[in-house]
Amino acid sequence: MPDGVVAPPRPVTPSTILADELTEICRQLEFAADADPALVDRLRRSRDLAAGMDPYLDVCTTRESPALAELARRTRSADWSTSTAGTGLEQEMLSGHVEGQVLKFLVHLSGATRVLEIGMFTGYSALAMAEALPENGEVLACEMDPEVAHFAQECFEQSEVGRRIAVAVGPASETLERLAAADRQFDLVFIDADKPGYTGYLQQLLDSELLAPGGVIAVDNTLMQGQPWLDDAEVTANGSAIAAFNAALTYDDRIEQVLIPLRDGLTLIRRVDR
Ligand SMILES: C[S@@+](CC[C@H](N)C(=O)[O-])C[C@H]1O[C@@H](n2cnc3c(N)ncnc32)[C@H](O)[C@@H]1O
Repeated sequence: MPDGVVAPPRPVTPSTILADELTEICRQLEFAADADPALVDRLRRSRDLAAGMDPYLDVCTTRESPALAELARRTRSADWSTSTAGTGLEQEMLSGHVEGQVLKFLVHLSGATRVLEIGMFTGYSALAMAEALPENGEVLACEMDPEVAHFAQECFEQSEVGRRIAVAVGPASETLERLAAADRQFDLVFIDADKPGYTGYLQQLLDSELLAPGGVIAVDNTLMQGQPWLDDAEVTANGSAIAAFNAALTYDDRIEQVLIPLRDGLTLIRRVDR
């Protein structure tokens, strides 16, 4: 990739991976002399069905604010491969337009004033949720990596509602322990950090008073690129962590949950035992 040219995001959701696969199969079939033209046509239609969905969701969803657009632009322009920030950071981590609008909607619907985010990255979802809060509302965003936290804070400073976001730098499990000890409570919690940590974060929330009565927990990447249900997929540590997390939810009588196939999967959880 020449200097200054930013690579487009990789496909990291089941629908974009499917669209990518179908595009490649169609491309190969176009060179196959003996391919059945009717079958190629059906494949093209399947490709268009898969590839067209996300752009259509984008145009049908309320536009993001200029501050969110600028934060997304800065995130895409940064070269994460040479960043001295924590290893494994990449532009694909950013939740983005449609999921950001869903999170804003959740804040409005739930009437939340106290939001906890576990895994902030460059701050797209934190800023989206802050935009939906009332003037006295707050997002407390946990982020392990000090450099990416600094990047996010610079973006928050340039936005109108950035003052509603407080950042806690360090391992989220330790931050949660401190918050629980300080009797803090949250109406909405968004979990989007290290996938092997998900089960622990949920237990910390359910074993403490951190989740306010009637509170909602939203959990990102619960489809994990299809790994939990694809037998032949190369299952990564994240894939098995999400498969175990999803399975554990179905046995937990304290909660009710629904997995929404938005991007890489968004699970909504509420307590039913209190
Ligand atoms: C998927 S990104 C978050 C994306 C963000 N919510 C958004 O929508 O743009 C995950 C973030 O979690 C952070 N993270 C990973 N492990 C963590 C931990 N143990 N405690 C706190 N943050 C962690 C990573 O540094 C990364 O920035």
